Amino acid sequence: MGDGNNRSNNNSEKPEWLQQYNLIGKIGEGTYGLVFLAKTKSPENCGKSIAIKKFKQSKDGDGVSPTAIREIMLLREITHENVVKLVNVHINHADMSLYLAFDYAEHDLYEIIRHHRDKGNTMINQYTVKSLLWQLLNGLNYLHSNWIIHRDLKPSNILVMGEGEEHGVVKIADFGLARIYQAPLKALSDNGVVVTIWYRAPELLLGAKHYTSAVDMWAVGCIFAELLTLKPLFQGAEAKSTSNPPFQIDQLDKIFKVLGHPTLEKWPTLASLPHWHNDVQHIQEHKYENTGLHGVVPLSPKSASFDLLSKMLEYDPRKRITAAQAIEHDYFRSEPLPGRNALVPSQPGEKVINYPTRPVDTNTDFEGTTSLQPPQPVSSGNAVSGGMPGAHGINSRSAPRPMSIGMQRMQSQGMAAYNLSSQAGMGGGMNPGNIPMPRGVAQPHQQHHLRRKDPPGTGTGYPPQQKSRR
Ligand SMILES: Nc1ncnc2c1ncn2[C@@H]1O[C@H](COP(=O)(O)OP(=O)(O)OP(=O)(O)O)[C@@H](O)[C@H]1O
Repeated sequence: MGDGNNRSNNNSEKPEWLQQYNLIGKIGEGTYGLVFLAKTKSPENCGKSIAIKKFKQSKDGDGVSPTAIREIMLLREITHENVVKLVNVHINHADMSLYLAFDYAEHDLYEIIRHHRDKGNTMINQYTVKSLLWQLLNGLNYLHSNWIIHRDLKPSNILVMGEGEEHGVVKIADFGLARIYQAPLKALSDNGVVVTIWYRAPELLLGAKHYTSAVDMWAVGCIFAELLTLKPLFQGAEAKSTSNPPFQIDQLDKIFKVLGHPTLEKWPTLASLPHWHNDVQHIQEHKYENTGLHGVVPLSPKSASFDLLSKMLEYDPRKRITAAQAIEHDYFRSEPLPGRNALVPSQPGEKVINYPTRPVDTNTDFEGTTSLQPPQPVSSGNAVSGGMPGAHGINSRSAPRPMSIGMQRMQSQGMAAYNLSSQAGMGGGMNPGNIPMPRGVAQPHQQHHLRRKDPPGTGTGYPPQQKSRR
């Protein structure tokens, strides 16, 4: 990363790095900051969509947070077809805020699953499930081979590319919590929450101080089941106790109800886990009538898919299937074979599913403040929230405020642009090439739907769309 004092070089107050983009609006918010949609202006790439993630200041205000720096260091070195690409890094030295620009992906698994739920629980076709899963495992295999554990895998950070050359390609995103791990294994330390609770591996729930890439495989198992049933597999309520990490009894309860209680025989190191003793008390009070995984997923216990899922949901992390083993599993060698474009119809003549595009809040600027800036038209079919006449918009979420803060303030400060794209190249991904990938190119589709938010209190059992779900 370079110096951050590149000031604007023309009449405009816009910092130099921002001049290469048209900021369209806010598309999301996570634990670490806001995510914006922008379009490139450069003639060779004109109109290309970019997702710009702005990181919040660290709590003590001492500049770019360690979490963000960790993410950059990781992402600079990551190049793989199934991992989201970091295209630029910008630092505003005046307030040390950090902007990461990624290739934009129109969809994510959270929204794809929700779309099917909203359409009367129409199942995701087998080809799509298999292709999404294979590509997710392929990206994960690359990360694990490079000593990176994601640790926060969940449907919302598994992105899927929209129309274009990469249509239907999976991209793993959000490495906010990831860090390079080296043998011997590192302690979890002070991060607190590691994996969103529904996808959290039992060893973490039982207070393991050490973790391995197997935590990601547990999450993949949960996501695989969710793709099949359209419902989170283990939907526990988060405990907020004072112990660190808190004893997530409800989440464990949900797991034990399906998989039965783990035994020392099957998982010998179980007794050394900090919360095991709390758990022993709990078991004395609860009897688990093991319904079995076959009771909750629509798979034959003799099928390859069931075998793979069971191996991902193995209690003992040492026995859990690895990403490298999983991509070689028989499930991926039987029809329908997985493909590169996961969103094409599985059968000739089958309807193309028009998944909704991300809604864009054009009233929110980089400061996260609502402005009076006129909304800009969005050409790629995104649903726009804001006051654009004639747009298929939704009402803005907050009342407009004058522009005295927001973009103006940010633009007057020194900003730096660091194009990392050349540094990021590590010689391409590690697509093993052992899979029959090409499949028909999907027909382009126009999407003008609005993304619905789950109305409060609808009792769908699904978490709300924004931060609390993720
Ligand atoms: N490259 C991208 N292209 C398009 N959308 C993205 C991109 N990266 C993230 N998003 C979307 O932006 C939203 C916020 O993402 P972000 O990674 O900040 O947080 P999160 O994963 O939702 O939550 P948390 O940070 O708490 O784990 C999500 O809907 C995510 O799908």
